[in-house]
Amino acid sequence: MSLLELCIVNELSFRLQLVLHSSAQPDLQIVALILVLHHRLYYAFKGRQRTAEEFLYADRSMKCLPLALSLMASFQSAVAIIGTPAEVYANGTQYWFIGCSYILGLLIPAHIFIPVFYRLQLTSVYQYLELRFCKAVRICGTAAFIFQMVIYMGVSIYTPALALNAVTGFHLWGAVLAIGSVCTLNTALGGLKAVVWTNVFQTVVMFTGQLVVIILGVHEAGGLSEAWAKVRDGGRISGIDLNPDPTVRHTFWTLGVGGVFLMLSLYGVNQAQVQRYLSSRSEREAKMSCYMVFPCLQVSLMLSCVMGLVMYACYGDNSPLEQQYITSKDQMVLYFVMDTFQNVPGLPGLFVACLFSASLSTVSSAFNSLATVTMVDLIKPHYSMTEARATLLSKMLAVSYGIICLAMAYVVHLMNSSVLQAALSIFGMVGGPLLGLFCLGIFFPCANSIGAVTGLASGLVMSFWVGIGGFLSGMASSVQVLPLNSTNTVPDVFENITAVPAIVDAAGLNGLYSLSYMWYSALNSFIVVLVGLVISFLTGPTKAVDVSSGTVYPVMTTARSLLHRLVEPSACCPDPPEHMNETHEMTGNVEEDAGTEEATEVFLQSNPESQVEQETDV
Ligand SMILES: O=C(O)CCCC[C@@H]1SC[C@@H]2NC(=O)N[C@@H]21
Ligand code: NA
Repeated sequence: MSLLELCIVNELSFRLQLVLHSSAQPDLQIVALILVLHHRLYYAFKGRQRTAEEFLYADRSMKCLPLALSLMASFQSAVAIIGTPAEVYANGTQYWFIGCSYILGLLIPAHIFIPVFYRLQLTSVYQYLELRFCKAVRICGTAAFIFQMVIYMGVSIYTPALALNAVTGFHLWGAVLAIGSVCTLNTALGGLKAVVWTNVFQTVVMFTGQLVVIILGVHEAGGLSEAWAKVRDGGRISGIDLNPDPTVRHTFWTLGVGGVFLMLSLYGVNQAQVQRYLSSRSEREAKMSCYMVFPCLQVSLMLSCVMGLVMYACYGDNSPLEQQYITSKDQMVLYFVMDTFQNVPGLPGLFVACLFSASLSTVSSAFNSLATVTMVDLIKPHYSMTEARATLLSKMLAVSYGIICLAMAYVVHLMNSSVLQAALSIFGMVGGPLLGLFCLGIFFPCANSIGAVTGLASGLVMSFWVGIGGFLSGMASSVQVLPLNSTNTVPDVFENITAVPAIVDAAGLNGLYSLSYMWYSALNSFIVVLVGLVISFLTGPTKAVDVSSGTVYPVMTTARSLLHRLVEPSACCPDPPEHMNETHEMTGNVEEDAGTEEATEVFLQSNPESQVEQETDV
């Protein structure tokens, strides 16, 4: 962080501190400060956006470290910073096992999705669907992505605003408007490069804010050993739970295995992340950025879980929720910071800046990816226009998405469920079917367009059936009667859902509805692949030669060459072709002796440009 940024943050947190404790309405002053912070920064990196290519892909010149921080920031919003500590405070450290899913959740994107997407030189990840299937599949995929990201942004805009409103009297919709407008302007004017570099700064603020609160919190709890004793005796250190029951909300299986599918839907096929991979200088840089996300994610997971433990060490079981100072556990973290550190100058302000930074980086990434896919997948293929008009149009799109997201924030307000579970459920309900669609295309060459569309449709139907059914029956069983004096009463729309359990039991659906939300991604992507394959075989599977080159990953060939290397390590064969010798793979009459050399030969013939890369790789 440069000196300029440091003084901005100090300025911001000092003023926030003043404002937060002055009797005057803090609303607009904080908003102004956040705006100032982001606009100073964003101008620092903006430069003139000459072309849509530069606006959307930073001229494909990004290095792996800033990209890694930006990749992590995309899906680390205030939801993780507020929701994860609340989860750990209430249920212990079982959620921490989601960190195990980051291993495969990043290795598979680095070695399967990135090579396929990077070598196709895609403009948007949904262009892959048109190359592999047809335009209709591309449009369905784009629509599903837009739907998913708009709802997710509603959650990540609403979360910090809700917490601020509950604890500092900050006007709820004033904060929502502030976050929405800062992101809209940031993205509409700056493009990917500005978003990536502000993401880097926001991530530093995010980590700093959490670390400071943790260190002071441990001190407040009476030191490290005292704090450890309290959380251990309070049963918040949960061991590994190997219970195979898929309806148990958090076990090693739902988090460590179910989480892999969640990660693949985000870091493998989500446009926001793929756009960053595609903006890398080379495929190698893109892979490196994917690898470097791993430690960043582990650090942020550790910080938010430890913060939950520190909160428990300070409050024990009589939490502000029991004492009815707050109305939902998602307000606990900010209450903890304001209540425990109100005398520490600048800390509440810094933590508020940390929350806002976390959300701004997520929402600006999401805006940028939404503007990209709308331009590239929905508008450009149908209307030709000049660069200037295209860049102007993508800026207008970012503004219109901002307005839609504010409306979504209101919908989230009505849902009144845990923000972390809401965000992860959305990823599972829509991200899962999209993951299934891409897996159908990449791993199953016989899949055809009809299979892809019906597969996606059935995956979405299944996910909304289970997701909403689970939400409603869950609400029926656990609709808590909020304290009478609470501000947000349960909207009357939920009053009459007590009938749901009776219907659910009659239909014997209880098992399905009580499936852990962490399995949504795995279940839905599996349904898409299964239905996609069945329909493809019923309507005539795609022939090998008809699959356009570079859109299939040769699982068998790669597996065989890896096995070959394991069996005979002496044969120092070059890297197995990461993909694309689909003619071998596809016709099924692969000569058994097609060792790695020949497969590499075939690969290079069909991909001369990668020859350079192979040499540099070696
Ligand atoms: O913070 C958010 O906005 C969403 C909650 C976390 C999203 C998932 S959880 C697994 C993976 N790790 C992250 O840091 N984000 C994603
Ligand atoms: Na973020």
